[in-house]
Amino acid sequence: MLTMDDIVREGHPALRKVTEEVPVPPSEEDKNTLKEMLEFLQNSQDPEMAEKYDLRSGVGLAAPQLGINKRMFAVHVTDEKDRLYSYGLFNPKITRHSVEMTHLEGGEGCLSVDREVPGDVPRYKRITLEGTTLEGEKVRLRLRDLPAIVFQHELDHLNGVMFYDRIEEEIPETDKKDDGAL
Ligand SMILES: O=C(O)C[C@@H](Cc1ccccc1)[C@H](O)SCc1ccccc1
Ligand code: NI
Repeated sequence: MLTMDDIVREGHPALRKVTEEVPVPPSEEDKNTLKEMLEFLQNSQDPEMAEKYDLRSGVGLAAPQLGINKRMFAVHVTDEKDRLYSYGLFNPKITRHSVEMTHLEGGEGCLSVDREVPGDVPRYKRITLEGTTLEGEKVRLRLRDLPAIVFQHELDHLNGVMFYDRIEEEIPETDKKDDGAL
């Protein structure tokens, strides 16, 4: 099983690479790796497993965070209506997105970043994302709010982008308007 020791930290070159498409149908090796990534997320959200193996809770994990230069990530997140989005995806891409933006209240974190980085990370509020599942099926997902934020965070990892790259400069107090926070 994967643990925090398998996750590379900021400064590792793998986190700044634009990753390579995965040949589909995916190989057994790639499927097993992606299954392990999904299992890591499930374990990290299980209090007993997280304590036993010292796992940081995660809702997403991308291959570059394991030093693997492949376009694949896992997401295991529940939305505000308690709907579970649990996917291992190969070659994901955003095909449509809203003009409307959102951000995670309190900012974002990253399993590859061992420090707090304050600031709003602007994300599309709604996205349509396509990819290939662990079962080798093409899938089109329409996502909004937290699940959409998570998928965008993971897709950024496949393009060598870290969440703090997107944090905008502070707006002077007098110019602030309602910021549409989630
Ligand atoms: O490092 C990663 O990619 C996993 C991140 C993904 C993530 C962070 C912030 C916003 C969206 C996605 C970890 O899941 S950080 C821990 C976490 C847990 C619950 C909600 C948000 C972040
Ligand atoms: Ni991250």
